[in-house]
Amino acid sequence: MSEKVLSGAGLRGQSAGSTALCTVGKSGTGLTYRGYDIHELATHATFEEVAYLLFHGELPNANQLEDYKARLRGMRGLPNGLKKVLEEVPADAHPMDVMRTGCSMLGNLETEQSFEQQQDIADRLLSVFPSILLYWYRFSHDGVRIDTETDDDSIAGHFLHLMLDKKPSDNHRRCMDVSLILYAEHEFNASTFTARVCASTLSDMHSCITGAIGSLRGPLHGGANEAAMEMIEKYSSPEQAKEEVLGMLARKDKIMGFGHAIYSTSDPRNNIIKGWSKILADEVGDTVLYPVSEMVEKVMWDEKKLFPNADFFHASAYHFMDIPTKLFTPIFVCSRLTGWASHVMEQRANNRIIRPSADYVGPEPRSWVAIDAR
Ligand SMILES: CC(=O)SCCNC(=O)CCNC(=O)[C@H](O)C(C)(C)COP(=O)(O)OP(=O)(O)OC[C@H]1O[C@@H](n2cnc3c(N)ncnc32)[C@H](O)[C@@H]1OP(=O)(O)O
Ligand SMILES: O=C([O-])CC(=O)C(=O)O
Repeated sequence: MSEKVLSGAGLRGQSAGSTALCTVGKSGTGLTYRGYDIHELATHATFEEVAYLLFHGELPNANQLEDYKARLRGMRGLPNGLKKVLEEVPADAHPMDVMRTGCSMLGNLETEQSFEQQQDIADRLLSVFPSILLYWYRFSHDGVRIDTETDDDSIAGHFLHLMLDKKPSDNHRRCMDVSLILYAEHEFNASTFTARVCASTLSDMHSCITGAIGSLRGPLHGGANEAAMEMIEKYSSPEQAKEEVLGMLARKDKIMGFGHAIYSTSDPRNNIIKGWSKILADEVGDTVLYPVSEMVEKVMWDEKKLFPNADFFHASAYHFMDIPTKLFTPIFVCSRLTGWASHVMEQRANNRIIRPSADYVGPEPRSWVAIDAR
């Protein structure tokens, strides 16, 4: 196999357009949404406030927030045509494929006819994504047809309520709210860039979001939180975790949930979700998963100077809330929809089709060879 050429690969370090939505690593490690630091948002905001901020550019006042939340609550129902499709999807399907199919099917039933509908479509997707996922999940796993039109005040509470069939504790609801805030937006990451490329052809919102879901699914992007969980749950002690991770590094395996394309010393979302993971670990009396996670963090830093990204401590935090591992990345979808849709709208507002060039590395021009002479 030829040597991998990295410099400039993956468009790293090149600007591919402008955005007013978010800065990533601008001051080395920082993350801001429309100028607000992620730590302030994770401390003071709700996910609905963040969604409003991303979509409209400013934080809502109290009345605007109440109206927005009421609007979102009113759009949690699923059309019958979509329920039928979800009931056909097998229980062993990957839930990211369910999200992709659900979004695409909704595009057939509630097609975007004009860009004037784009905000309504974005709000509808924000409201209905947890319903799509959990209607399928509960039907295929528990054999029940759930009513997705709950009166839960927040998307976080609605999600956990549908999943566990009971209202969540305040700590769980707030942890989920913070998680949705942390995952909401991240500039020109792979899935968002997918959405923008699709938008640049003047395609419809559902196509842009469906494509983005496909990009988020991979383990180098959103799928890393599930992959991290599958790794840490194998270890019964920090000592075992250390030995296994050292072995993986020696074999040049990737350790999922570590490293980042833009941040070089830390991911600002990590400390926030790590703090929540610790709170939940103490609450459930965990003596294994959190210490194992901390040991993996230490080994990765000592050996490779690699740090946990947003995904790593999400794994244990979600696990402590009894969220099945295969639902981890779909939760990311329910959140990142806000960033994706905001980028689609931003792209449309100042559009030129995205069509870069390639450096040709193939054969020189040559003559056609007839089939019997090959
Ligand atoms: C929410 C999110 O999407 S965050 C990202 C989630 N993805 C993951 O956690 C998957 C694991 N991480 C990775 O694969 C990478 O770090 C990525 C995809 C996030 C970034 O990729 P890149 O920008 O290409 O990484 P970068 O250039 O910093 O890599 C430098 C070196 O560190 C190594 N490296 C980077 N991350 C890891 C890792 N998690 N485990 C082991 N080695 C790693 C690379 O192999 C590379 O080594 P090499 O030069 O010997 O080939
Ligand atoms: O920015 C990236 O490349 C990946 C990431 O952390 C995200 O999308 O949240």
